[in-house]
Amino acid sequence: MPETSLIEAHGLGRNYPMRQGLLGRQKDVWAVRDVSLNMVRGESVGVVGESGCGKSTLGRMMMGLEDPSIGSVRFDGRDIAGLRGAERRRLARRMQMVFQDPFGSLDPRRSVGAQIADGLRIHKIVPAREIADETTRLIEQVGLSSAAMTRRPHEFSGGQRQRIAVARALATRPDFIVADEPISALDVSIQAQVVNLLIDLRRDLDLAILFISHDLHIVRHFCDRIVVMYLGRIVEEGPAEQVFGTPAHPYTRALLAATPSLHPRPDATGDRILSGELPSPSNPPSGCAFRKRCPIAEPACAKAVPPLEAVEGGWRAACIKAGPRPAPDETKEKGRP
Ligand SMILES: Nc1ncnc2c1ncn2[C@@H]1O[C@H](COP(=O)(O)OP(=O)(O)OP(=O)(O)O)[C@@H](O)[C@H]1O
Repeated sequence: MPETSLIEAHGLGRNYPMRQGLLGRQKDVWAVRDVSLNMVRGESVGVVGESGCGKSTLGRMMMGLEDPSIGSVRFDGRDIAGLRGAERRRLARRMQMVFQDPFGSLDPRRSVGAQIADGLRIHKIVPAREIADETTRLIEQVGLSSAAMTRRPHEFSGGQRQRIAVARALATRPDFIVADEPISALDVSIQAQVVNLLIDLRRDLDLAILFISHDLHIVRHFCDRIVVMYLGRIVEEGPAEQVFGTPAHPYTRALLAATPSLHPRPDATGDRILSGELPSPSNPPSGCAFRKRCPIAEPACAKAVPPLEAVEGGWRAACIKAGPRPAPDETKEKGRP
């Protein structure tokens, strides 16, 4: 029997009013459009795509930090939009966010221990007499020593601060974490350490993690499932092996072609690195929003937005020409007399 979803986003859209030029008309611009996405406990889903494609907006809506303009998010079967008061607080305990800049999310004037203890106290996770011990346990769980408790955030390196932010998120014993570019502000040498910490925590605590990142290597290393976004919409979604191994959408192939060490054989498959600018979300092309940069576009692509359709099992792509591309060697084999 399929596992029940922990979190289900259905038909999510978010628009913002934007003025066209200095004196222009105000127009609604869709940052996210028609996104449906389910996650089960313990699952890690990576969201990738160029800057401005709606990754963070999607993450904030999944967390309930931003209301969708359309669509809904259900957590454990309940629509999060309708929750208020104590119910809302109970939900907030179970969902936590880790941001790109741990310095920005930590209070520079308060000790690390006090900031981690906040969540324990507010949500009454442990009795008051156990807060100090539980704070120590959390600090140690993220690989820091208990001596960190009394120090303030500026006394730590970037990687250590991100560990502190993770400890603070874990304090409320969440089931779901949105990690929005959690390592992109860190030195390359310590990025892997923080990702490995998240991998261990996910396994040990059965956490569902929505991992938003520009870094395809890290996403491949970390995530079970990948969501590729382009101009607010999901263009491909599926298990990491399939999306990275035989990408079905030309945009995914172009993203991978820009990361040669992840792309099987870019020259042989004829995939090109992305050319042209990302269109403005205020004026997207008709039909498929990717068509003006797409090497295989045809006139039909201008007619309608392609639906996200199954390529195989739980793997979906939004392209009228989608399909897993055979490995180049296989093509040669088949072409032989
Ligand atoms: N509060 C807001 N008001 C107006 N426009 C917004 C707001 N938040 C996001 N947008 C717009 O929505 C679109 C998506 O933004 P979002 O930050 O979700 O993208 P992103 O993929 O996370 O980008 P990045 O990788 O640069 O963080 C962008 O065009 C952005 O300008």
